[in-house]
Amino acid sequence: MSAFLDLPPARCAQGSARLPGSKSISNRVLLLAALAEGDTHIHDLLHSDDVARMLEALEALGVRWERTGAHDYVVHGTAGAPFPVREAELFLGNAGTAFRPLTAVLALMDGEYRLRGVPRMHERPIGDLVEALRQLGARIDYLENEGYPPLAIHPPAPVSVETVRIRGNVSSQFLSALLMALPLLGRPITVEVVGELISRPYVALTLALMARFGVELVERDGRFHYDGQARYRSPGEVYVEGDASSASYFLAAGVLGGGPVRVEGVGRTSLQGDVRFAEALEALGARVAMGENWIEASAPENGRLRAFDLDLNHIPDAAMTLAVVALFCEGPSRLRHIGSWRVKETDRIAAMATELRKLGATVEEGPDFLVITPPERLQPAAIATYDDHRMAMCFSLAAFGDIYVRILEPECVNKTFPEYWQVYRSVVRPVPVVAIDGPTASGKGTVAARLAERLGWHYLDSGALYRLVALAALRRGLATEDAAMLARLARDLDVRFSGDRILLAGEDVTEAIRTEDVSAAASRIAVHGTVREALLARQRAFRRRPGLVAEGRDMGSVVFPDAELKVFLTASVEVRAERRFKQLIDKGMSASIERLREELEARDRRDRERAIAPLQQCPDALRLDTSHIGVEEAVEAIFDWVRTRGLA
Ligand SMILES: O=C(O)C1=C[C@@H](OP(=O)(O)O)[C@@H](O)[C@H](O)C1
Ligand SMILES: C=C(OP(=O)(O)O)C(=O)O
Repeated sequence: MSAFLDLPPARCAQGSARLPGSKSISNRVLLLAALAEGDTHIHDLLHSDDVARMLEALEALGVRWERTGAHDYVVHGTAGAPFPVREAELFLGNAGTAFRPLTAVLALMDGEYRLRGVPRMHERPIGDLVEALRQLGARIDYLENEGYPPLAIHPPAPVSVETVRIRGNVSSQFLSALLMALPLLGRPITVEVVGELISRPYVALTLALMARFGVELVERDGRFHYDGQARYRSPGEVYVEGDASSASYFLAAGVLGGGPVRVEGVGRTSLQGDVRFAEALEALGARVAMGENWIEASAPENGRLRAFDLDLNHIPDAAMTLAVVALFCEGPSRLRHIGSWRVKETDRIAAMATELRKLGATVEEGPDFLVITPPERLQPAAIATYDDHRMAMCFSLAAFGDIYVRILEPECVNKTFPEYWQVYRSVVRPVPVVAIDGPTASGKGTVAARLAERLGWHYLDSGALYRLVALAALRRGLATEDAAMLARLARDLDVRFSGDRILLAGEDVTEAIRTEDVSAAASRIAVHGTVREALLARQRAFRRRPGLVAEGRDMGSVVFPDAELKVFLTASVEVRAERRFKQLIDKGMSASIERLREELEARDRRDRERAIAPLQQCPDALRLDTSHIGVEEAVEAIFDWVRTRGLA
């Protein structure tokens, strides 16, 4: 389990992503197949934590199933008879789509069951479902807190009501669960929703899948009628659609990163409500196209995303993606009618507000709404994910704001999308970096600056940052051994790069940082890990669209280990001494070539032998020896490498 994942700033997004199976469909189909008569062959089933919990539970209940291919399963239905195992303890993680429907189904069977989940599951309400099931004679006890899991389920007592009432304003999953369990009663019954029903498309999904398994309910005015006759029968074969909520991250990436990005596995004919996320993107000005089984999204024609004010009750999961997209809209955006966020994997309204603020947004948080005002520029942040897969996936999109985004506990995506980070990397291209490392006086400064100019990219002279710290330290009389003080100085340094001038607290120090004194101090300061760490974020901040040429000693090894092109620029010590000699003479200074050579050798040794980030040629770096070639030739050679890699 890695503690965090650093996502580099994103340059663009393009390509296509094959979606994993829908969580909501996978778990419904597994349960319906278990209850049905006959075998059901399920294809494209999602592999994720939530589905694993359902599969384990069915197995524990004595339902037989086998895996027949990578995502293919066969479930042997129990034909409406009670599940073979009459006493079981089930652990259902944080899977709402397993916990709620299994509660309903087991409450109408004839056994003793205990249902538990992760601690957060025990904070997610289930009282409205239990209330409804009790009207049908279910005997359910709360094992800890009234209204919440864990639950103990006992055999039901016979009752003969004709109508059962259920509330649907906390979660639609309660109604879905109850509806799926109705055929177990074997008699006509009407379900009446009391008050508001939220997340409606999920109920439509439930009805559609029940119909595939032979049970059609009649819906009229918020009442659902079961005729008492229909029984679940296997349709033989079921293909699970791609997950429409998972699609939202890639569609948004297409919009924020130019696109087009196509998702495959959902489209016009999808049963899932979250395909309507595409409409929301269109409302923002994005270009969207949809086929039977695919959706494609690109940036707006004029590149500008309109701010929005939308009721998102019908797409509660994909709506989270819009909250992060709001960071890129022109003006404040309002997400309304999202109160259910408070009782999901975490309190998503609070979590979203907290993490968006870390990026610099101004966020107003209400009981069931968010108003998000983007900042002028996003600021890099470490995003907490609260064991919520969607927090991790949504916030990966912040990388389109020209910043590094650190996602804490990135494996939480396993709940519904274990391969998310691989798929993300296949669609989202980072801002490219050419990392040029090499010893002193190898010519890397001039070569890198010219290359950056030629490419129209940003340029980082990382050595200048160390020199700036050195100059500031010398001026304050700080010892070059005082690592802690120097690190603080490095962190708080007021530096501005303006064209080819470098300003320290407003003063132009472009020449002042080039003296031999400052050079020597910079080299001594650079051995401190604390100083290097303090300068890391400052260096990474140079990575902005369209690209960066960075030069120094640890660009390829430490600062930009993922650089698309790494170059080790070097020259013989004789040639470097000569170059330095000429530079000094040109400036009207006196110098000894012998001394310069000795100094260079000493400096090389120090840089090579220091414990932290020593000067080295990365195994994946291309070596360019400039002993016998000029600057222009060196630039040309690297430019060619950039081109052959398709970076420019
Ligand atoms: O029925 C379903 O499959 C789901 C319903 C929604 O929950 P609510 O009805 O609680 O909003 C949704 O958020 C969840 O991810 C899946
Ligand atoms: C709310 C979600 O999950 P659950 O099915 O556990 O309710 C979700 O996946 O966003």
